[in-house]
Amino acid sequence: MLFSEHNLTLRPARYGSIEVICGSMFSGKTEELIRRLKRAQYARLNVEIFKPSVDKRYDEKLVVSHDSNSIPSTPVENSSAILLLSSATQVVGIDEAQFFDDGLSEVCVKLANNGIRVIIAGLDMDYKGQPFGPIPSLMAIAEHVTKVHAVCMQCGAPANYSYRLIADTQTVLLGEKEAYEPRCRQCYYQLDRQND
Ligand SMILES: Nc1ncnc2c1ncn2[C@@H]1O[C@H](COP(=O)(O)OP(=O)(O)O)[C@@H](O)[C@H]1O
Ligand SMILES: Cc1cn([C@H]2C[C@H](O)[C@@H](COP(=O)(O)O)O2)c(=O)[nH]c1=O
Ligand SMILES: [Zn+2]
Repeated sequence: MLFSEHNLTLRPARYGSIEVICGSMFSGKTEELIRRLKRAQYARLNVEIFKPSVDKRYDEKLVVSHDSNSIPSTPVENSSAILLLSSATQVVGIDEAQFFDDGLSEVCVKLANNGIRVIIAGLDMDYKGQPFGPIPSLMAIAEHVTKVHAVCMQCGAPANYSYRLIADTQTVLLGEKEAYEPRCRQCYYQLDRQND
């Protein structure tokens, strides 16, 4: 079945589910997460939003998109804290999930099995084009996976890679446009364009 929030509202409330929103940097993951969470708040559902405390780029306690949309959140050190803080919740949102430990999948399964709608946003690939943290496992166990795309900064095509502009080989390197640009496959791998 295609993803539709309409189908979610048709479910009996005792069933939870896992949704993953993934893609490159600047692809609109956070905007889509905020959109789904605000709609849940309009429906008067009890919503809790978490992000890893390591991500302090825009604001310590807000989830903020590159377009300055925001929603209050709770920064947490690890995935087990999400379980502890979600007991009275109907919808759980998690941003920057690539930075969480591998226990995040088990936490999300427990939440969903307890009837909670879990919505996760995160990078599916790191700057090397490799699967990033717990996101690939979460994609495997999720009911719904939405892959969003940025615009390639080199050619304007849909972009699914995050190209690192600075010479630093650590996997985790917080940053914005000074450090990364979204690119399509051709531009990321600098493939030959002569057959275009
Ligand atoms: N190259 C780009 N492609 C698409 N959006 C971009 C680009 N550069 C900046 N943006 C901005 O980023 C916003 C998406 O931000 P956000 O939801 O925070 O993305 P993500 O969480 O995937 O990094 C877009 O609405 C747009 O305003
Ligand atoms: C590709 C890549 C990214 N990061 C960092 C850079 C940003 O701080 C976040 C991603 O933020 P966004 O909301 O998806 O734009 O992750 C990193 O640490 N390592 C990487 O390889
Ligand atoms: Zn391109």
